Amino acid sequence: TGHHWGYGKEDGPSAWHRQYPVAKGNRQSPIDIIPDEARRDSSLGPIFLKYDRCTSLNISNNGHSVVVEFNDSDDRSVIQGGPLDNPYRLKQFHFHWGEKGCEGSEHTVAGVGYASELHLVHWNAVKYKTFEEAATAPDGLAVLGIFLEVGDDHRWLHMITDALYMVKFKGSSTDFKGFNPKCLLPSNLHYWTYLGSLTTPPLHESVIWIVLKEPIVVSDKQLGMFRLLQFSGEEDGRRMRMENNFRPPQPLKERLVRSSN
Ligand SMILES: CCOC(=O)CCc1ccc(S(N)(=O)=O)cc1
Ligand SMILES: [Zn+2]
Repeated sequence: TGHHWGYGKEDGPSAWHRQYPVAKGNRQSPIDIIPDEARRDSSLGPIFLKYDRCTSLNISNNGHSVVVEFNDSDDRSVIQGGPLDNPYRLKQFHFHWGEKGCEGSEHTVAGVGYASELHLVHWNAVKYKTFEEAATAPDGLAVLGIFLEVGDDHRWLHMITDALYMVKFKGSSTDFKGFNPKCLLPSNLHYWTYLGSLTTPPLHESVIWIVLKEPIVVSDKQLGMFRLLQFSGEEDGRRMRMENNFRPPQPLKERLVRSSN
């Protein structure tokens, strides 16, 4: 129905405010993280990712990114600790990337972007009954952001890139069982955290962001596989390579970024 949002010149991030006025809100994401201006907060404990019993379900192309969904019907896979008052259930993860190695992440660090950014999306099932309800609440979601930088092959990312040919077109989905995203984590979980939003429409200001300081390393060949995906559906006349599906940094406004030790 109607004209949908995208990442092109006409329907991209600079146009989203027309249909989603919150795009100009006071807690929008992503942001440029300036490490020297982040406040070290000794009350910020470590985060815990309890993913050992996670159940991945499928991998799909939603026309904006490639998404792996999980069974979130109970607390089998949660993130907790750090800035979070409750455990948040893992619902899905997805990526944002560019067309060249230099940019593609959503958050930047002192003005420098990475080639890609992985988002692990969790919701507060203690306070809210559904993801949809949590997605509109100020403390409803917790998204763990992990930067990807280009270097050697990532030894486990092939599990995802090998499946991408099955979800080339918008609206395609396929089974994706037995994948544990723990294999995509860097060696240490030091992080920055701040209150923000979804980085795509509906841009709800419902996300507690936890951005890891240490990137993971993937090869340009592996990243190139993501660019074989299409924004467009199989029947759509025009081929639209899926790349540059990232929103640029938004004004920090009155926010504080805190840093774990
Ligand atoms: C209520 C429906 O809302 C949704 O489906 C939002 C899905 C959605 C989840 C996470 C993100 S991100 N890039 O900020 O991690 C964006 C959009
Ligand atoms: Zn995202």
